[in-house]
Amino acid sequence: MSTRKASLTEKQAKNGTSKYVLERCASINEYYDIAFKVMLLGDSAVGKTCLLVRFKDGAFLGGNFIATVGIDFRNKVVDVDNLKVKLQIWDTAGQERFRSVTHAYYRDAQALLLLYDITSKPSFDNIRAWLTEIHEHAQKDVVIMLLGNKSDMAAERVVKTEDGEKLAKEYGVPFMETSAKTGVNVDLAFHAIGKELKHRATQQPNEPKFQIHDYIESQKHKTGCCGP
Ligand SMILES: Nc1nc2c(ncn2[C@@H]2O[C@H](COP(=O)(O)OP(=O)(O)OP(=O)(O)O)[C@@H](O)[C@H]2O)c(=O)[nH]1
Repeated sequence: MSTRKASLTEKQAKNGTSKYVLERCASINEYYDIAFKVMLLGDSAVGKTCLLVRFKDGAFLGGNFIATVGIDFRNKVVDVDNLKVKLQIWDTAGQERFRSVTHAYYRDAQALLLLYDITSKPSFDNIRAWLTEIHEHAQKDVVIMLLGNKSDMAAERVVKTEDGEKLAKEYGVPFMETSAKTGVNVDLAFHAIGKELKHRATQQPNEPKFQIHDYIESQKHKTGCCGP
């Protein structure tokens, strides 16, 4: 068992969602048409593991925080325009001391979800450093999305939505606020990434380019997403 797998299982066991290993084995044989590697990045405790568990299992890892050790992945197949798109999602350790381990995984990732915590100014301020690191280690055409997580914690908010939007605009990346606790925007974030990657991989020359920003905006309005 890898160090990271043990860590994720440990997190889930502690929070009563320990069916992880069985589910993971079952999902290995799940049918798909096309697969992509997606990585979750951001400071320690911003909610990367919780976001992944919410998307994969629809559950929230509340309780004591257990930091991720190293790296591990989980698969989820999503339907995109009648195609089965497998997202292989890598959950990385946010702590500085694991940075050299995670760098090695950047290069073949097709998409990166970069998280900060809306209740932590340092985690937001570090986003520029993360983006510099990404530009050093990731593929030039990698899809990047900025996520302000823990949007349910309105009373503790220290990073305004507009500041997240402004930063994302400056770097030309899509942005949304998510909550791994309530599930707000979690599916939308991964589906938008799946759609963008699928379109990039299968697009015909005469087809209009998929506009991820427009897609996110239209879906947000449809689901009335943006409350906590
Ligand atoms: N209220 C609230 N708490 C959250 C949310 N997401 C994560 N948390 C909590 O924040 C803490 C850190 O979550 P993790 O998912 O373990 O953080 P991480 O980014 O994976 O941290 P590292 O493994 O150290 O990189 C835990 O106590 C979670 O319960 C959220 O959306 N809302």
